[in-house]
This record gives sequence, C-alpha cells and structure tokens, in this order.
Amino acid sequence: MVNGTVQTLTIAGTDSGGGAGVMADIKTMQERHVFSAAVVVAVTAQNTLGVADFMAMPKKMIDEQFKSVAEDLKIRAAKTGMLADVPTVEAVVENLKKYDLGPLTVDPVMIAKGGARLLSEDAIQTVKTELLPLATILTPNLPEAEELTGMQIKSEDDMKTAAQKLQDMGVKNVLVKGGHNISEGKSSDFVLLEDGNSFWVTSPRVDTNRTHGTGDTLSSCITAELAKGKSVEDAIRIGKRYVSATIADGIQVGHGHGPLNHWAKIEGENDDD
Ligand SMILES: Nc1ncnc2c1ncn2[C@@H]1O[C@H](COP(=O)(O)OP(=O)(O)O)[C@@H](O)[C@H]1O
Ligand SMILES: Cc1ncc(COP(=O)(O)O)c(N)n1
Repeated sequence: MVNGTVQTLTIAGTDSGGGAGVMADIKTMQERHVFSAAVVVAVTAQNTLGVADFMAMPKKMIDEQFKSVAEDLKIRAAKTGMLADVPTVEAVVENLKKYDLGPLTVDPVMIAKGGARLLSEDAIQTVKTELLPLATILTPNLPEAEELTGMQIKSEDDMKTAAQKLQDMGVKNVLVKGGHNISEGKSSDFVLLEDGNSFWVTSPRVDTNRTHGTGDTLSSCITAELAKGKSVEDAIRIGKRYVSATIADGIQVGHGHGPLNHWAKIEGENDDD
C-alpha cells in the first residue's frame, strides 16, 4: 500500500512552541489521515507568548529539500505558510514551478497573533506577483486581505469585495477568514470559487485566546482533503468544521495564545473518513 498512501507537502516555518507553522500542519495532516512531508523555509524561536527570533533557510537548503521530496514522494497537494522574505518567496516559487505537487493552498502568513512580522514588507509584492498566480486556493485572514488588496475591511460586505478583488488579481479560489472579530458571536469566513459561486462558512465564536495556529490548521486540513481528491468547496467545508472543533475543544498548553487541540473530532465523522 506504500504507493497508495496519500502524500502532502507543507512549505513553511517551524514553531519551537509546537502550536503553529510546520508543527500545526503535520499534526493536522496526521489527524486527517494523510502523510505529510515538510520543506522548512524558516526556523522560529517561538512559544505561546510570542516570536523571539527567526532565521530563513539559505536558498540551497530550500532547493535541496524540494529535490529530496520530489525525487522520492508522490505529493498530491501542497501548502505554503510563513515565507519570511523576498529571497525565500522567490526560491519557493522557483521550486513550485519546477515540480508537480498538485493543487496548492497559499496561506499568506504575514504577522503572528503576538504581533511579530513573519513576512518582510517588501516580500508582500513578491507574493502578489509571483506566488498568487500559482495558488489553487488563497486563505488570507483580514489583515492579510487588507494588505493584499489595499482596502480596509470593516464589514462582511467588505470581505466579499476583498475576495472579488483578489480573484480579479488572478487568484482562482479565495477564502477570506473572519477570525479577527468582525461579526458578533460567530466566526464567518467568505468563500469565492473559481466558477463565481460564493458562500459563507460559519461557526460559533469561541471566547478563547487559544487560537495559535488556526490559519495553519485550516489551510492544512483543506490541503489534506484536496490531496484525497475532494472538491475545493468540500475541502473548505471540512476544513472549517475541523478547525472549529480544534478551537472549541481546547487544551491547556503555555501561558499566552495557546495551541489548538488537533485531536478534536468533527462531530459525526467516522475515524476512517
Ligand atoms: N475565536 C474563534 N472562534 C471560532 N472560530 C475562530 C476563532 N478564531 C478564529 N476562528 C476561525 O479559525 C479559522 C482561522 O481564522 P483566523 O484566525 O482569522 O486565521 P489566522 O490564524 O490566519 O489569523 C477561521 O475559520 C476562523 O473563522
Ligand atoms: C512558523 C509560524 N507560521 C505561522 C504562524 C502564524 O500562526 P498564528 O497567526 O496563529 O500565530 C506562526 N505564528 N509561526
């Protein structure tokens, strides 16, 4: 069965605290029953209280990791997370063009919950012009959608407008995440699909600061479901249900923005789904 195992790839930064980045991605993939490889493009010294420091990998190490993965594994879907700076974004784009890694989910990570910049300001333009055209799905949170579109997002209508603007910039499918407190009592994300259809995915807002790694977890779950062959719409709906479960059923780790409970189950789902 080895060749039949569904394989995915995360291209992101590590989190020494275990809650976000590559660590959250691999935990999510494991729970969604797909195998995950990892190209580490940056290392962070981080915990639930914040990011103390980070270091981007040299281009040669990024290239060698892509080569090692691509030569041996059959990746069915991939995702990007923290990409640090211009040379790192450029190295990742070059490798994404070189290897067939299946549908790509781009989580345009810019600023951590604690406030640290994880993507340099000048790299935002590189992401826009070079990475976004490669994305099957783009999953910005509200500050990221504001940066990418240049508009302010203060309402659900603004979220719809931002999604349309991002699609006009050449992105196929857009998921604008509403975790940053726009709607009372609920956490609603707006989805605009390639075919023009749109819908909201909504969950009750959980009153908690244990939301470290929510974006990574959502985008990894979407990637896992795409790798299994699910449609973009189904992958997003499953991703939203999974991330909601991991937030609602919390664990106690650390003293700040705590990590999610990746063991949480989607209600009604069987273990072999
Ligand atoms: N307090 C919360 N309660 C319920 N869902 C949340 C909460 N915070 C975030 N979410 C959900 O988690 C997912 C990630 O959103 P968000 O936190 O905006 O992303 P990011 O981690 O990139 O900032 C979205 O589906 C969002 O609706
Ligand atoms: C390596 C890495 N990647 C991504 C995030 C974003 O996660 P969050 O916005 O939940 O802090 C992070 N803090 N660290």
